[in-house]
Amino acid sequence: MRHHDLVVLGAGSGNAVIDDRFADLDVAVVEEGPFGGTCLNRGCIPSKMLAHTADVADTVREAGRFGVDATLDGVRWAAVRDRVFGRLDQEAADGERARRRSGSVTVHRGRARFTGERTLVVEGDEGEVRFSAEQVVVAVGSRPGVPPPVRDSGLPYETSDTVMRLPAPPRHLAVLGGGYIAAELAQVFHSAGSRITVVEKEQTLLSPQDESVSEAYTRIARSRFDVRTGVALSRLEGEPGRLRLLLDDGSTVEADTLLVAVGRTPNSDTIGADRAGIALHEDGRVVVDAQQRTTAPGVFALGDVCTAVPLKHVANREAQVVAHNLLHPGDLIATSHRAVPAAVFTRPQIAQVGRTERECREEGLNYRTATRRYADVAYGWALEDTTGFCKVIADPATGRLLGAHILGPQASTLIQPLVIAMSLGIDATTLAGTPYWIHPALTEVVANALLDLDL
Ligand SMILES: Cc1cc2nc3c(=O)[nH]c(=O)nc-3n(C[C@H](O)[C@H](O)[C@H](O)COP(=O)(O)OP(=O)(O)OC[C@H]3O[C@@H](n4cnc5c(N)ncnc54)[C@H](O)[C@@H]3O)c2cc1C
Ligand SMILES: NC(=O)c1ccc[n+]([C@@H]2O[C@H](COP(=O)([O-])OP(=O)(O)OC[C@H]3O[C@@H](n4cnc5c(N)ncnc54)[C@H](O)[C@@H]3O)[C@@H](O)[C@H]2O)c1
Repeated sequence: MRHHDLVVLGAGSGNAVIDDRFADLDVAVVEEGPFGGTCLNRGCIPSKMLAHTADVADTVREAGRFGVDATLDGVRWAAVRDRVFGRLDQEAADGERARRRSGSVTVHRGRARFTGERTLVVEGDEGEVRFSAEQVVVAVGSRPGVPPPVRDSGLPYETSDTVMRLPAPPRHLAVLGGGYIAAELAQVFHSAGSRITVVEKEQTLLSPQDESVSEAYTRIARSRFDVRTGVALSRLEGEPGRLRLLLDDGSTVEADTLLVAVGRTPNSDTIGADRAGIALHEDGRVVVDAQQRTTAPGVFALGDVCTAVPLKHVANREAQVVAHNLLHPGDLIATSHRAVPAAVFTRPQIAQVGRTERECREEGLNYRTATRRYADVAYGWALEDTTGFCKVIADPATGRLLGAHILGPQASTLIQPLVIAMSLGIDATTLAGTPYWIHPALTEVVANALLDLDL
């Protein structure tokens, strides 16, 4: 049985662990799907390429508000899809080819499973390959969760893995779940011409967001989609192409396509974790310490399979920490999950960092908030914006930011100065008053919200 110095399971963020510093080691990577994992093939990147395309179409539709006469002749979905995935499929193939050509890394294709402590079997194209390793990195990610009424129905459904590659937009798309994926992909298909119904069990969409954002977004969504909140799916009936969702308030939704977007499940249940001595949390995440070590000696984990914050920039950061710790066993570093920002690339964008006001209340913190509307600053006038705002929350004793929440165009970019301030411990008054803020850029909405804190 071959013994490697290092084996990485999963060529999503796991692939980023292996760089030139490992060139003298005997390294193997195991991947059952395309290189690049969820982000490149069925997650962040295609959804953002589609979200931008939707923005282009919606900008034309709304041009009349600016006195610009334009009509949208149509969205050529098949062409859009082929542009997006033509590029991404090529990237994935190039990524695998580069790994194989590097000469220093063995690529095993197939599904890996532990057979014991740091011993593994891969079942794939080459049959069964068994090997052991000095060190292992578990980076096998997560998959879409599918609730029993859908799974047990035997009827077809889509997830984020499949829906972006459909040959045509559905006539009527029902989306189960009103979180990140619903907000982004409902907008994409709405823009491409689909009717949308969103079914969410909580009272608002994007309910973990600050209440101000969650409520504002739910209002915006209701103006475009049929939004059913506070209801669960009891049964899925009908036939392929004519689905009927029976909800627990007695109402029904008829749709030709169902997108299931109710959260994700870590892939830890597929790798024989118990045989390896890898402990799991109740929700299936691999238990890791701050240095990304699992409970099995010599085995690290990173990304969606273990993290409490399943985002790509977090997986990337964890991969950097793991790479360092593999190479410097006497000088381990820890991952910080402080001030992790997140953005929802819907229309308009939403971005957040730190605590919500509800969390401040629940923690009994002393806090002050200030909110500025896009409509209060000159660039907001240029955008004719009516819904955007920036809300900041700060500790009046220290002046430090506790959280920030933005809903509006460019929110994913506007949040960054606030992330920097929170990460580096810059207080709100210093941030508002020391650097110049370009006039009349949209960043003025951030600067003005900070000044309004009046600390
Ligand atoms: C639709 C969508 C949009 C998203 N958008 C964003 C965004 O805009 N910003 C953001 O930060 N995050 C976003 N995310 C989340 C982000 O994609 C994930 O947090 C990130 O990709 C996780 O990386 P990972 O390496 O942990 O897992 P993955 O990228 O899933 O990699 C795991 C790899 O392991 C392989 N694998 C699994 N089991 C085995 C096995 N037993 N043997 C061998 N190989 C195996 C899989 O095939 C996969 O390639 C999005 C997710 C989705 C679904
Ligand atoms: N822009 C981004 O960063 C981005 C985009 C997409 C996905 N993601 C990642 O992917 C993950 C998965 O996205 P998601 O949208 O599937 O999950 P999510 O956790 O964002 O939202 C799931 C929603 O489904 C609801 N729900 C759960 N069970 C339900 C049921 N049976 N019936 C009706 N509603 C139900 C939940 O209350 C929640 O609002 C996200 O948590 C995030 O980590 C990130």
